[in-house]
Amino acid sequence: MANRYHQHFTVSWDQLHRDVRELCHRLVERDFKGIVAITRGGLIPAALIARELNVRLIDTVCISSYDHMNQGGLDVLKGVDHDGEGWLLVDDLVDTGKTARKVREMLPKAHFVTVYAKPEGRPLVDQYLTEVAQDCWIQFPWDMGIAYVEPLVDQVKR
Ligand SMILES: O=P(O)(O)OC[C@H]1O[C@H](OP(=O)(O)OP(=O)(O)O)[C@H](O)[C@@H]1O
Ligand code: HPA
Ligand SMILES: [Mg+2]
Repeated sequence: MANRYHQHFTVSWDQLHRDVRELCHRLVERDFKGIVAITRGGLIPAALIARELNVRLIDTVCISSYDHMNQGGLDVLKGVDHDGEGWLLVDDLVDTGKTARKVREMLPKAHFVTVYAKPEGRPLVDQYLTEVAQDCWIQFPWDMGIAYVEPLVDQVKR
C-alpha cells in the first residue's frame, strides 16, 4: 500500500553511480561467470557493475510486481536455466523481500546484491550498500525529471 511510505529518499544519477561503484569495491576480488539483472530496476546497477568488474555475460530474470507504490501479485515473465552458481544477481533494492524471495528460489546459489536495502528484505540478500528505513520510498533518478522551482519568496509570500 502506498500509505506505508512516510518519507522519501531521493537518489540522483550521481549518487546512484557513486553508490554502485562503492558496492563494486566490495565485489571486485570475486570472480563471476556473469550477472543476472532483475528487471527492470536491476538493469542499471547491473550495467554499471558489469563495467567496473569487466563482465560481458549478462542475463535477466524478468519480474512484474509493483504498480508505482502499490505491490500486486508477482509474475515471473522470464527465468534462467541454472541455479545461479558462480553468478552475481543484482537488483536496485530489496523492500518487503517478496521479489528477492522469489528470485532466490530460482537462483539459490547466486551471490545476491542490491544497492539499497530495507530491514524486512535485508536478510534475503548477501550484500547491499545502504540501509534505508522501511517506511521510506526510494525515488530513483529514472522516475524523475528536472523541473522549474518557484523562488522561495513567491512560494511563501504569494
Ligand atoms: O522487496 P520488494 O517489496 O519485492 O520490492 C523490491 C522490488 O520492487 C522494485 O521493482 P518493481 O516491482 O517496482 O519493478 P521494476 O523493477 O520494474 O521497477 C525493485 O526494483 C525491486 O525489484
Ligand atoms: O522504495 C522503493 N522505491 C522504488 N521502487 C520500489 N519498489 C519497492 N519499493 C520501492
Ligand atoms: Mg524491480
